Order: sequence, then structure tokens, then C-alpha cells
Amino acid sequence: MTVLRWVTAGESHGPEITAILEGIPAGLPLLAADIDEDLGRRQRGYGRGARMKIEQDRVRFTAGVRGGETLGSPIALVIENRDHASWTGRMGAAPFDAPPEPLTRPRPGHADLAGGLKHDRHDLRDILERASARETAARVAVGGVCKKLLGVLGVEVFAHVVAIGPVAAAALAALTPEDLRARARASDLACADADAAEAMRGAIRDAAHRGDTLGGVFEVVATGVPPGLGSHTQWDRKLDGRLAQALMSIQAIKGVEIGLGFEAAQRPGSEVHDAIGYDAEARAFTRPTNRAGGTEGGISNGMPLVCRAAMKPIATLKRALPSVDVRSKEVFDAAFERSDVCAVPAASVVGEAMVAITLTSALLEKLGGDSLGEVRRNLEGFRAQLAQF
Ligand SMILES: Cc1cc2nc3c(=O)[nH]c(=O)nc-3n(C[C@H](O)[C@H](O)[C@H](O)COP(=O)(O)O)c2cc1C
Ligand SMILES: C=C(O[C@@H]1CC(C(=O)O)=C[C@@H](OP(=O)(O)O)[C@H]1O)C(=O)O
Repeated sequence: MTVLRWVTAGESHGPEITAILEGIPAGLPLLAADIDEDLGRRQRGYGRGARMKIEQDRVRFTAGVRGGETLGSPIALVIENRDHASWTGRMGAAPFDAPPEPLTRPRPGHADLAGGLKHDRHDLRDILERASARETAARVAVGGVCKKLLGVLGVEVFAHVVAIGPVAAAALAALTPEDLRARARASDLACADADAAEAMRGAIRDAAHRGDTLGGVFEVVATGVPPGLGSHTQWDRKLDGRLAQALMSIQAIKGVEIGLGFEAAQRPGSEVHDAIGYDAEARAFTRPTNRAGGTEGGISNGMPLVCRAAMKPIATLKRALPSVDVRSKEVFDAAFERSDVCAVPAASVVGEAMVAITLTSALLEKLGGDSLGEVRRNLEGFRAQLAQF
């Protein structure tokens, strides 16, 4: 069984963000440009703050890629933090060349206080730097490699915004893969329908004027997913559980749904489950509806995978909430750090990456293979088996 493993490292204002990805087969064509498009998408979106004007995220492969192809060895991906140039005094390896100003007033909704208590750090910057969603640049880079492999195998993953605060986009169930592709490529809330997008921008503008922030919901759809990924046999191998963990692990995500999600709890069974049919010509089982969102019993069922994630409003508020200084224990307003007002479009690109990584992991477990040719042959063999079922 091929095992996909990956980790990220790096502080938000340190010199670089790094990821190491192991388990990608040899022979996959891979260029930095394949990844950079998604890195750019993650940086855009109405509501992002000043930091995104400083950064110009580009990936550099420092291992595992040669002559535009993967080697089958661990792939190391590095993204520079341009903002580090203004932070060297505060972020250099100890001893600092300038004494750092400690951050001692934890911001509610961030890891500041919980992380300070856990690691016994009174300068909460020691926590904030790693908790920051700057880390999601590395996830998108890893996801970009996975999307490249999935693409070669006929699987496409798209994300789009479906709600900002109370403003929701129109029903999306009927979208074609072409619509989804166009929406996912759109850099901004154009990924929602035009009227909704304008209302969403207005809601973000209003929140910014009030010194407030907004969250929202995005949806990730994967097409071309073969049946049989994940497993019903063990709790930690269930595809729906793995997708939920992957999406929930994104900074500020507080809810995940697959298919009808929470709505399923309100409907009778006859309006939730998807009837089974058979197309003799295509030699494939069919489903007239996809309320399950592409998984049953923890296994992909061949229908498009549909996941949604709810993002809480950005925690750093201009009109800060009360907090307590961790040194003096006096009550103050929480510290304000330069911040986004709304980052749901950016988070949707991260969601796309996390779903792509999860699907790649499950696909390689199912198929095995140390070279792209071997993975392809194994997929063709499995598809032939399905046609004979
Ligand atoms: C793409 C993206 C950008 C974010 N930008 C900010 C930001 O500028 N300011 C902020 O306070 N939180 C931001 N967040 C959210 C925080 O990182 C997150 O709320 C915090 O790490 C606490 O994690 P938790 O909400 O999952 O508990 C962002 C999240 C994402 C996914
Ligand atoms: C740097 C990114 O997002 C950051 C995520 C973030 C947070 O608290 O999560 C806070 C902000 O950082 P800064 O204080 O440097 O402006 C965002 O800009 C990024 O997405 O690349």
C-alpha cells in the first residue's frame, strides 16, 4: 500500500514556509507554474488585508523533482515570506538582533491564550506565528502536486464560495463541471453568481467600515472520483471522516458537511437516500440524485464528491474584544494585528487543496504504484474490473 505523508513548517513572518510531501509516484510531470496558479488564487479575494500586497507566493522545489518530473523521492516545497525582510529583527534565530516587543494581550478566537498556556510562553507571538493561516500557502502547494496527479488520472477538484456572512449564493446543485471550473478559476467572489457576489462584496465592505469581520461557507466538488476509495472496515479509513478532518483542520473552519449534511437530519429517509439504477451500455451503476455527496459507508460511490465547510469570522477585530494581559493580569482590549476582514475565498482554495490531498492519499492506497505508469495501469485494471462487476 502506498502511503502519502506530508508535513509543513514555518512561521508567518519567518524567512520561509516549507512542506515535505512523500509518496508521489515517479514520472509525474511537475513544474512550479502548476502550483503557482493556485498560490495566486489563495492570495486573492475581496476582503484580504495588506499582507497580501506584500507577498507574491511562488513555489521552489528543493528536492524530489528533476527535469520537470517527480523522482519518487520526498518532494520539498519552499515558499518565501517576503514580509520577513521587515521582521528580521523580531523573527531571526536567537539571539534577536533587536529585542522583540512581546505580545501579551491574547486575541479571543485565536490560539494565543490556549497555546501560551500549553507551551508556557508569555510572548504570545511564539504561538501566533505558527497558528497563522500563512501556513495554508504550504497546504496549497502540496495540494497543487496532488491536483496534478489527480488530473492525469481524470479527477478534478474545484472550490467555490457559497455564502459570506448572511448572504448566500443561489442553489448550486445543477452546476456543470464547466461552470464549476470557471467559478474555481475566478479569483474573487465571482466564484459565486454575479448578484450574490455583489451583495457579498457589499457585506464585506460594511463589516470593514464597522471594524468587524465576516465568515462564510465554501463548497468543494471533485469529479471523476472512482468508486472504492476509503473503507467501511475501520473508523480511521472512512473517506467521509478523513475529508471532514482535512477540512476542519483549516484555520477558522468550524463545520463540515458532506452531501446534504445537516439538512439530511430534517428530511425523511425517502428524501435523503439516492436510488440505484444501471446503465447497461455504459456498464455502470447510476444514481438519479447525489444527496449522499459521493460517499456511502465511508467509501466513494462513483458520484461527484460534494463537501462544504463553514468558516467563522476573522478573529482579529479592529474594535477589539476585552482580554487580559498575561503578565500583569489587567483587563485591556485585545491586541490588534494587521488582518483580513474576510478570507472565505482564500479558504476555499485551501479547502480544494485539502480535498485533493485526501483523495490522492486514498487513491494511492487503493491503487499502489511507484511510477505514474504503474498507477495508471492499476487504475485501468480496476476500471476494467468494475465494468465486469
Ligand atoms: C486563508 C485564511 C486567512 C486568514 N486570515 C486571518 C487574518 O488575517 N486574521 C485573523 O485574525 N485570522 C485569520 N484567519 C483565521 C485564523 O488563522 C484562525 O481563526 C486562528 O488560527 C484560530 O484557529 P481556529 O479558528 O481554527 O481555532 C485566516 C484563516 C484562513 C484560512
Ligand atoms: C499571511 C497570510 O494570512 C495571514 C493570516 C493571519 C492569521 O492570523 O491567520 C493573519 C494575517 O497575517 P499578517 O498579520 O502578517 O497580516 C494574514 O495576512 C496568508 O494567507 O498568506
